[in-house]
Amino acid sequence: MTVTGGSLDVISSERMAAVDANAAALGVPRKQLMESSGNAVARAVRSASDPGERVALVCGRGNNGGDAFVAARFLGDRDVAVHLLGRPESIGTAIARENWETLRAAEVPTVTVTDSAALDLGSPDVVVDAVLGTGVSGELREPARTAAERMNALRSAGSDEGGTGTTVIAVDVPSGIDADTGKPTGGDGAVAVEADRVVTFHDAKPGLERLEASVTVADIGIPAAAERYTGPGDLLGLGRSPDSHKGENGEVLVVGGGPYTGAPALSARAALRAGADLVRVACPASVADEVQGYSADLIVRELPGDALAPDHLDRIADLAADRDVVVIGPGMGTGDGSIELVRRFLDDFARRAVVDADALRVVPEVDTDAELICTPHQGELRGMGGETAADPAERAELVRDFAADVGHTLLVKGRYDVIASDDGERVRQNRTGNPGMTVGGTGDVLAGTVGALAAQTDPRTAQTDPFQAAAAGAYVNGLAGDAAAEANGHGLVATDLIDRLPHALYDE
Ligand SMILES: NC(=O)C1=CN([C@@H]2O[C@H](COP(=O)(O)OP(=O)(O)OC[C@H]3O[C@@H](n4cnc5c(N)ncnc54)[C@H](O)[C@@H]3O)[C@@H](O)[C@H]2O)[C@H](O)CC1
Ligand SMILES: [K+]
Repeated sequence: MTVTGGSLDVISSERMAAVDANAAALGVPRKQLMESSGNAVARAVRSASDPGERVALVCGRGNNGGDAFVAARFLGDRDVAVHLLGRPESIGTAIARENWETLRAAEVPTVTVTDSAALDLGSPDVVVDAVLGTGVSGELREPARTAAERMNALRSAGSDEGGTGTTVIAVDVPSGIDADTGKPTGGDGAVAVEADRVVTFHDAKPGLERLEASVTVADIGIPAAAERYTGPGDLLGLGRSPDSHKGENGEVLVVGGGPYTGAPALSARAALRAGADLVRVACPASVADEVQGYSADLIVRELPGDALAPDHLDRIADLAADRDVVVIGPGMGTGDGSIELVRRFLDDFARRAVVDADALRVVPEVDTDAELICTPHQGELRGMGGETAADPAERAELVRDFAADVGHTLLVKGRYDVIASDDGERVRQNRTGNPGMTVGGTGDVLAGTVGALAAQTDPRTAQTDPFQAAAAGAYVNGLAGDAAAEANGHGLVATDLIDRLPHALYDE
């Protein structure tokens, strides 16, 4: 593969969809991106052909086809024919349909193909493959399959006699190829388009590296902020299957309390509102009744005494064994015994945990394979040995480096929260939230929210990504805070956020 143009970064299809949604929220709607995509495709066609030459654009009914409808409009000095695979009424998206209608109104030559046997591409100089992009799933169905075979035949025509055949330019990804893996979506050997060139958008895609085609990465005007900051796209991996059973959407165990009672209750209630099916709180007996009294929705497990202590280790390990995520730290205080308990738990028993408040100082000392999501504010970050800076970009870099040092996901709270992955490869900032959220308890709400999100599986990848859970948690916690501030001004309190979490998560 040779890559030209744009950045050399590579982006997965899930992340691309998220960035797309974030761009729309920043005021760059998808139709505008489609205009840039189509323009970039037209530029590639122009560089591969001369004025007056024949260009066949073979289009599916999704946005990949829509990109080619736009491209056709930019190719007025070529002899274009737009072949639509399917009926115009069945074009799947409004923006593609609008661009199709524009072509019709502008009298650009179009052909609709409802029966694959009727597909006749003629003998064009260039073919644009816009049948399917990232929306493909499984083996190519008719008429897409026949269209792919015809394009491949045109490309190889004449090659026995030394001819070069028709140049095939694929839009975004050759149809029938998985952009993430570079393999046919129908399995090894399944029909897919073989392209000479691929014009892909924004960033390269991991699978394109495996192809022989030359790849052009076109900048389509997605602002850097759509990647730098969290946005509605960060919530696309949330959502539960209609067939799910109790417990399948996450179980959370909150370990905390002793000196304080409100903190573990806030975390636990936030975890419920953020979608966890079952939330338990393990707290010292001295505060158990009070924690339970805050909410009938919680399951409270008492630990003897008035503070977390090493004696509680076996019981907590037992309770944690079946839980997806443990949120440890809220309201536990700084007692030596409590800190020792956290150290032993994280060292030996944790699998996936959100670590907050006084538990954080232990993290740099423990040696664990567990996936930890640490949620310090700036002071707690310094207490862990991390550095901070006033400038947001500089702070983001410092957090990224520190996350790689400790080997855990970090969510550093601040006016702009910074989220960094455990390998330091990914960093994101979050701008939601407001000064009213400096009130006590909002951090406990955040820890519980992140715990619930880290206990859920992304249905698209069947995986849980702690970094993504932290980014989404920061975003929705801030949104809930902004909604609370709208109602209560700077007089908002942490419980105001909790009831607003479901709207922040699911009403976007
Ligand atoms: N930010 C961006 O990256 C932009 C990308 N653009 C282009 O949009 C496509 C993705 O569009 P989408 O509508 O999501 O999907 P497709 O057009 O790829 O396909 C949907 C279409 O295909 C049908 N289908 C699915 N699987 C099969 C199959 N195996 N056989 C036959 N048909 C199938 C499905 O039913 C739908 O009708 C992206 O690649 C870019 O080209 C935007 O234009 C700009 C922003
Ligand atoms: K394509």
